Amino acid sequence: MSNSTFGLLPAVTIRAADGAQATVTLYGGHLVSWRSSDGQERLFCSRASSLDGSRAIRGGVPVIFPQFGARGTGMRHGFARVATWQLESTGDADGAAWAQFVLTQADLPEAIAAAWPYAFTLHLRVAVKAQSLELHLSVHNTGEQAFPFSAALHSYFAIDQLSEARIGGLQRVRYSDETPQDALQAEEVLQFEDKLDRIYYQLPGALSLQSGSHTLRLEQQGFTDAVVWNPGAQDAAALSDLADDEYQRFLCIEPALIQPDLLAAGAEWTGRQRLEFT
Ligand SMILES: O=P(O)(O)OC[C@H]1O[C@@H](O)[C@H](O)[C@@H](O)[C@@H]1O
Repeated sequence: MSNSTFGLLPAVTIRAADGAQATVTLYGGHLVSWRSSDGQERLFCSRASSLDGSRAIRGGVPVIFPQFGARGTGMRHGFARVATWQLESTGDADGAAWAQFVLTQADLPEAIAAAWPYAFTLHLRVAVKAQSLELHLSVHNTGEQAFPFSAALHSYFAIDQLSEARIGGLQRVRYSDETPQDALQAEEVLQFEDKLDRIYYQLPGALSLQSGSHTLRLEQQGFTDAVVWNPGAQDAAALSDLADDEYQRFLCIEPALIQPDLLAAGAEWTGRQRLEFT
């Protein structure tokens, strides 16, 4: 483990013995770089992103909690991505390097804590080895009152070209988008070249993302749903923290728990994702 910086943000880099490495900024508990052991950067981060703690990082893996998007009265996509986490522990296990980060109610700025007055502890564990990455997010209700929450890992994967990327594992899965009716995906493979913003519910199994000669397998547990998002040309142009052409170079596939779960006092929820390139 070494301390580093990413832009102006303090960060922690972990390295496995085989060369796989990951960098996480304390701001957001945000995984900003994942290099598999072959040295390839697997995550996208916008060259126009703020990297000074003034707003969420556009890229990597933002942690979404306790609200997804605008589905609630709180901050868009929640406060976890703009709060400052702490490094709790690091280590090695079976050739993997890991680091665990923690965020509690006490770490939040007063106004945010007042607007969401629940006692909680979030843990994010990041582990890398060879061609794989494991992310564990846990939510612990440390207070005496139940609270509802949604959560997601808003991963931005680096791809060669949007129109050529292929997502598998979504056939016959129900999704919602901006149209009024939910639908079932007919195609075996999802392929698109401009804006797409869908929430797929109750995934039956693993997903795959094929880009160029690489195939990524995505497995998730605890997170029941997955969001597939790319802003497309028009929305990308309206995002000040994304360069106009960059939408072609990433795809967000986000393990998510969209319908708020009610977490009882003392209870804990864990969501896991395992990613592996083949
Ligand atoms: O610009 P933000 O807040 O990071 O959100 C980016 C996107 O995040 C996705 O998860 C949502 O489905 C999109 O609707 C949204 O536009």
